[in-house]
Amino acid sequence: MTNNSACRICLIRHGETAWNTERRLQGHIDVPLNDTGLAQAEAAARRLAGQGFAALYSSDLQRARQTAAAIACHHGLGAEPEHRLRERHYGLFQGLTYEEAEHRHPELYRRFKARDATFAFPESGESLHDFAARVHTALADIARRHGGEQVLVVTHGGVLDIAHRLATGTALAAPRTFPIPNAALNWIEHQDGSWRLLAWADESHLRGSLDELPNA
Ligand SMILES: O=C(O)[C@@H](CO)OP(=O)(O)O
Repeated sequence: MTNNSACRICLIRHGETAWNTERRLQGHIDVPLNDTGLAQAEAAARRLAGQGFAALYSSDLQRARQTAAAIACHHGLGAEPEHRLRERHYGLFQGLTYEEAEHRHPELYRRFKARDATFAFPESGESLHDFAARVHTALADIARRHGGEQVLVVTHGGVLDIAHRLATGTALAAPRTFPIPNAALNWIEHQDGSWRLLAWADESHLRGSLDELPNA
């Protein structure tokens, strides 16, 4: 049965990691939060206290799970792991800094930065097209399951980039014009088959966050 009531989703990028500070691409590499990231997760949890959430979904990568665990314990919720909320698989770019990636693989880097939707990173990487499709499906499934409710999703910068474009009708290839700070709050809503943006990059509970892809 279809539920036409609105589903409101609060999306949160995980807290900071050491690799975020080094501008080193993680993708599916399982890097934990650093001390700043753990404090950001706690700050987000305190900020959200008093909000009623029906469920909490998290990417199954450690940096998201640690962030979700901090929030979950303030809300009496279990965090449900959802592998479709993982970061994009960056193939052979994983483990490199942006500068190393550009220097070692200039043509691949150019296609990456140009947001070429069909370009998949060598070594099992995903194309932007396939990555967006999995994120769209994951969000649509959550919205279908939670009509009339609000839910929390803890995920990654790349997933937030796709969610913002989905909610604003912005093309995948368009340059990014919005920030994606660690542990900021971002709200989107689904109703009657459409998405809309309610609020973005609220980091009033944080200080000095790093943006995703600082030079994008
Ligand atoms: O994978 C990464 O290193 C970055 C890049 O977008 O994403 P996040 O830190 O949000 O996982």
